[in-house]
Amino acid sequence: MAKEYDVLLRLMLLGDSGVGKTCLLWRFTDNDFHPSHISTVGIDFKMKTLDIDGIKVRVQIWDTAGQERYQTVTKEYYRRAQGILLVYDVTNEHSFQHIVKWASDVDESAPDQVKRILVGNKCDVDQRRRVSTEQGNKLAQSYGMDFFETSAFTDYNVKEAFARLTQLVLDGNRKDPDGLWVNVSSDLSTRDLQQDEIGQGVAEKAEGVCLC
Ligand SMILES: Nc1nc2c(ncn2[C@@H]2O[C@H](COP(=O)(O)OP(=O)(O)OP(=O)(O)O)[C@@H](O)[C@H]2O)c(=O)[nH]1
Repeated sequence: MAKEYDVLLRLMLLGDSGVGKTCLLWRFTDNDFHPSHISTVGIDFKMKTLDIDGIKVRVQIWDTAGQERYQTVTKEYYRRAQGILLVYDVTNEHSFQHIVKWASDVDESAPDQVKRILVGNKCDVDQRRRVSTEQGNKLAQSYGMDFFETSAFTDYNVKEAFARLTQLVLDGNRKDPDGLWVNVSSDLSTRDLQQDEIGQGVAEKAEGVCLC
């Protein structure tokens, strides 16, 4: 059977409830946008294959619930992540301040080699913006992270953010062959992979309140 991809990487979306993690994921994988807020329960994932420098990279992207009550469950998955998008909402100052807490959780529970980027989502909503681009840049710099402002609604910078994080993970593992690089045999299908992950407990979605 033809090899479908060369490597498999695991990325994870973290951030407060409602910042747009699921929307970013849907925009990236399905080029779709959902205006209603359907709160993630626990953890969910989607897959996408990227071509980076001629390498077919299958990215498995874990979408975590932002709600506090699921954090014991979602923290269990941090240690398996190779790249993390820390997401806040530019119209919600609290979600920005809370990045410090998410970053500290990552330090505590994710592997030391994990790559992180900072994402300020909903930059299409100009009139309700509460966090400036400069504030985002400054915070990212203080953590030594790359920074992207995105809009899942208008599809601004979404692919760029995911591609950059994937590139960082690839680069990190080129320098460190004993790192988290996951080679995938040609006969491991996505379905096998999904079944494997579902067996470990993938959550459902629950109807929530529309925040738009
Ligand atoms: N204007 C605008 N709205 C957005 C954007 N991204 C998400 N939203 C809206 O924000 C709300 C929450 O989005 P979700 O993707 O469900 O948020 P989440 O971070 O996954 O939330 P939890 O699953 O509860 O952690 C929804 O009503 C989305 O339509 C964006 O880029 N621009």
